[in-house]
Amino acid sequence: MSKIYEKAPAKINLVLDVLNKREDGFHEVEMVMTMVDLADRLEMEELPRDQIVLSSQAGFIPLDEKNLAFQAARLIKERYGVKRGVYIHLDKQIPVAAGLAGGSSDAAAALRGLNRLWNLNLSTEELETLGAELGSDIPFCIRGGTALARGRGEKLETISPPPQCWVILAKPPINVSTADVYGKFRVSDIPKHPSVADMMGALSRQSFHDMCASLGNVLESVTLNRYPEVKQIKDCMIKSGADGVLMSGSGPTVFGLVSKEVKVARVYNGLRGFCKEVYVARMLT
Ligand SMILES: C[C@@](CO)(OP(=O)(O)O)[C@H](O)COP(=O)(O)OP(=O)(O)OC[C@H]1O[C@@H](n2ccc(N)nc2=O)[C@H](O)[C@@H]1O
Ligand SMILES: Nc1ncnc2c1ncn2[C@@H]1O[C@H](COP(=O)(O)OP(=O)(O)O)[C@@H](O)[C@H]1O
Repeated sequence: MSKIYEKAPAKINLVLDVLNKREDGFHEVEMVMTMVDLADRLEMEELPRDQIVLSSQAGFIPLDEKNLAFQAARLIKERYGVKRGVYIHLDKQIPVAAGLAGGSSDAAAALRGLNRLWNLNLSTEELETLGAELGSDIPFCIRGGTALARGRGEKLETISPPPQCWVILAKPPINVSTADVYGKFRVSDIPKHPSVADMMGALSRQSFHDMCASLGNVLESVTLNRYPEVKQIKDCMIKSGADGVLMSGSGPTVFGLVSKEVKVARVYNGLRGFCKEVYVARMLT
């Protein structure tokens, strides 16, 4: 039986602004999101029985209905009345609960893959709408590329990709819950909102310098206060020469942007002293 493969890349938020808290409990956001080449990989194969089976080499994620890839498979199967089974193997490379949307990207890859495996012929827009039922970041993970995200994150506009550069990612050994961070966030505590317009201008001009100058994430105010080690990592990346540094999503992963390869080793080595999980990636442009 034929196998289908899908890559599930990690996302980073170049800008994350929160406008207000909505009646439904979600926050109205404005985000500039892009993908990096640190990725999980999904292998999907038809099962002779009507069942979803998930496996992974990673011992630290759920493999039942708590897994977002499992939920994605169940949703698309039920919605389109598919009476066939699938075996999904998830090669997990993206750190978990890190602010890199690993779970969301796995769910997106499962939707894309099963659309092909089961010949459903759904458009990207239809997959995005389906994905939004499972999580705010999933529509972006389906579309990929670089996007301005609004609403709770599901309203997308594709924009110019960032100029190519190195992305050094450091994840301290703490797990951060997105719901907790949004729960503690107060719009009134933000002294200055980052500018989405400045970032979009930087990207359309392909200006690495202006992109670094326009980075901003209002959720840092919550996570950096609560976890001083995240602030330490930021300071270390700046000191060791990264050109732009920001926490991704609700954290705790911090990414540093570097334009010249010669600087990568310096930033990487600077971090290794007090952070075990450090990754070197490239922008997916
Ligand atoms: C912060 C961001 C930035 O990209 O990413 P992560 O740090 O999770 O990677 C996202 O907004 C996270 O999106 P995602 O992780 O899909 O969130 P969801 O599952 O939809 O929601 C988890 C919880 O976060 C809160 N939430 C999420 C999105 C939003 N716009 N407002 C919210 O208040 C809600 O309390 C919700 O119950
Ligand atoms: N496929 C998956 N990969 C990673 N975590 C998953 C997955 N499915 C469900 N989860 C659960 O979702 C939570 C958030 O995971 P993740 O998507 O990695 O975080 P974030 O949105 O912060 O990047 C974790 O607590 C994890 O147990």
